Formats: sequence, structure tokens, C-alpha cells
Amino acid sequence: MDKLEIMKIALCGYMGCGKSTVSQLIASKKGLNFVETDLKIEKQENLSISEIFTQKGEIYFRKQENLILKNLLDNLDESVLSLGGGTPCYANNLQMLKETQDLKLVYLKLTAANLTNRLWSETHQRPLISHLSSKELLDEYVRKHLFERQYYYLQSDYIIDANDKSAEELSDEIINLFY
Ligand SMILES: Nc1ncnc2c1ncn2[C@@H]1O[C@H](COP(=O)(O)OP(=O)(O)OP(=O)(O)O)[C@@H](O)[C@H]1O
Ligand SMILES: O=C(O)C1=C[C@@H](O)[C@@H](O)[C@H](O)C1
Ligand SMILES: [Mg+2]
Repeated sequence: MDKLEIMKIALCGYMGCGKSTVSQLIASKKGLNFVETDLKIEKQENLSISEIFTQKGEIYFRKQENLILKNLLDNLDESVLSLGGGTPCYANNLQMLKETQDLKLVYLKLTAANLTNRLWSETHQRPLISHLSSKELLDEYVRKHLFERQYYYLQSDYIIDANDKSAEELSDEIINLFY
């Protein structure tokens, strides 16, 4: 495919890998829309992600995530889409992403150790890890969880080694894949 035809980029990866930060940089550098599934769900529910998990439960969240992704992909313009950490791992989300014309799925891959270091100061905002009270417990959780999820993330069109790179560098590396 001609590089210039690809105008839809979706970033996936584990919590804290930089999806939101890097997607926004790519969108602003290339004049594309920035879209984030988590933000869409928060807006629809008028609740934060943590509040949705607590008040309505994870199954409800996953159902809304699937419906919102379907709606987004059916109507997607030139955009950079920042997915939720679990999005490709549930329902038919990965299949929908792979079947969307002109969309390329990019995995921001970080080691479990680097993810743990980054997430340790930010656990309170993330409902799946907010109960983990020590860095050792967080590390153990991330290792197991990442192992389960890599199966899905690794089916992305592009796998980017995001260890020890700034968000600026990563945004340029991804832009260079397509433009
Ligand atoms: N390349 C980078 N190097 C160092 N820190 C980064 C990098 N990219 C993002 N960060 C920082 O890591 C944290 C997580 O980044 P961000 O929120 O973009 O990740 P995310 O993948 O969107 O997470 P979530 O799955 O929770 O939505 C933030 O504090 C952000 O400033
Ligand atoms: O990794 C996950 O399963 C999640 C990541 C976040 O982006 C949110 O979508 C939510 O906290 C669940
Ligand atoms: Mg994010």
C-alpha cells in the first residue's frame, strides 16, 4: 500500500506505555484528529473510568468499550486513535481493528520492569492496579497480565520498542513508518 494512503493509526499497549501521550503528539504533528476510547466512554457515562469500574463493574465497561470502538471505526476519519490498555484483548475488538480499511495498529512495547517503574506513581488513577499496595505486588501483577495480553498486542501491524525513548522520539518513529 502507498504509504500516504494510511491516515488512520491506532496505538495499543499496556497501561502506562504512552498511548495517550504519543497519540496526541502524532495527531498534532500531522494535523490529524486525536481520539481516545477511554475519554469517549467517560464522556458518555459522565463518570471517570475508575467510577465506571466501581459503580457499574468491569463487564459493563467492556461492553461500552466494544460498542464505542465499533461506532468509532464505522465513522473514522483521518485520526490517531488511542485505545484502552485492554481494548484489543476483549470481544471482537482486535478483529474489528484489523478489518478496518486503511487503519494500522501499532503496539508500544515496553518491558514489564519499565512499565512497573512508570506505573508505580500512577496506580490510583487505574482501577485494575489501584489496590496493589507495594511495588513488588505491582511488578508481579504487570508481569502476569502483560504475558496474557501480549498475545493480542503482538498481532499489531507494527511493534515499536518503546523502552528508553522519549514520547517525542516515539511519535517521530511512528510518523516515519507512514509518511
Ligand atoms: N516515552 C515516554 N517516556 C517517559 N514517560 C512517558 C513516555 N510516554 C509517556 N510517559 C509518561 O508515562 C505516563 C503514562 O503515559 P500515558 O498516559 O500516555 O500512557 P497510556 O498508555 O495512555 O496509559 P493508559 O493505559 O492508562 O491510558 C504519563 O505520566 C506520561 O507522562
Ligand atoms: O488495561 C486495561 O484493561 C485498562 C486500561 C485503561 O486504558 C482503561 O481502559 C481501563 O482502566 C482498563
Ligand atoms: Mg491513556
